[in-house]
Amino acid sequence: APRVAPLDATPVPLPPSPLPVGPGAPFGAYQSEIYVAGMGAGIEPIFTTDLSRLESAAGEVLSEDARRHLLAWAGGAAAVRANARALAAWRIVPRMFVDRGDRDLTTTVLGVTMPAPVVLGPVGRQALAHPDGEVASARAAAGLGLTYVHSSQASRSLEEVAVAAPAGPRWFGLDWPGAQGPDPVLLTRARATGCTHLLLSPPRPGQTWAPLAAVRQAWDGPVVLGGVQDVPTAREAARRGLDGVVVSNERGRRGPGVGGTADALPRIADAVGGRLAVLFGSGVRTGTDVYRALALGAQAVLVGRPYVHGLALGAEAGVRHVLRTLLAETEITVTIAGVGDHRDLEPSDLVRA
Ligand SMILES: Cc1cc2nc3c(=O)[nH]c(=O)nc-3n(C[C@H](O)[C@H](O)[C@H](O)COP(=O)(O)O)c2cc1C
Repeated sequence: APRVAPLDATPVPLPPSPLPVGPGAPFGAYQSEIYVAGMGAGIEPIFTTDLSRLESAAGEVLSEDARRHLLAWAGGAAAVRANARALAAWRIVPRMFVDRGDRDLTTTVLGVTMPAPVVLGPVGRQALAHPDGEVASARAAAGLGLTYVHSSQASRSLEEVAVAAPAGPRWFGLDWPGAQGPDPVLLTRARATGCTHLLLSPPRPGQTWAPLAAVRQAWDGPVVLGGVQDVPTAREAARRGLDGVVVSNERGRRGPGVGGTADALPRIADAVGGRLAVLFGSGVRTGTDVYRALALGAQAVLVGRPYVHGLALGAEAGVRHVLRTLLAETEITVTIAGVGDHRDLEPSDLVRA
């Protein structure tokens, strides 16, 4: 007769995982790390690994004020829904007979070598999610070698972040300057605290391209324009010497009727991808979404709310858990889709549902 373990048996420690786990391991190893910890020691992950449930879980621990600022309905629920629908409309076409030696997610964006094509986008006032705020997010990013973009609306200063995560690759998110140009002191501080690139948030209605020349003069590193949704603006950005664009619909600031950003991405990548770095920064929630954005022409994605929800649920460890879960999903998606190199993904690797 088969031997059945009694229900109250204490868990037997499993033999060491055959897969490498821990820092430096392939990202997909996070799955086996969670499995081994759970089966061997009864240790569960800090919170859910179902990234689609993150927002509701965060909603339960956030204050009313924080919920107003950080949850989907805060900015524009319609724009968030449009982003989700536009991404979900694309399904993966798996390939066959592809030799896949290693699991390399690295990429290079505007001179920055990234361990995976994922960047922590600028999100202001993160202390609403957790008192550690941006210090925790920047540390979690640095631990994984991911680039973190510091918002000019941050709750914690550039200097605090630099002290907490000295080695972390960092960009600075600057609001589109007024007619008087950018604040030189702010840019000097960004430079001095290790920021290498500027990410300009899009102009508010009525603002012009004029301040860009002063930005260029005050900043000798690459400059990227965020919030781009249309091809003419992307072309003009290239013509005016910007180094990259982030395709994003600005959390619905431009009204509830805006399209899902994934619909705009292939057109923009087609038009300027040869001249500019094209990043995608709206609505990425899962590894499948990362895959979709790469196939539609992005070199890398920016995530915003998901890591801030992780911050709310578990401070630095919470941000790390969200990022490792997202990277594991991305790696597993690339692997099981049979793709040799994520940098070769093309729109034909997807099909409209
Ligand atoms: C609460 C909040 C604050 C944000 N603050 C900034 C900011 O200061 N500067 C900026 O360029 N983008 C800001 N963003 C935009 C994010 O960087 C990101 O583009 C946007 O949230 C879409 O990504 P997501 O769907 O992953 O959240 C903010 C977003 C949120 C939700």
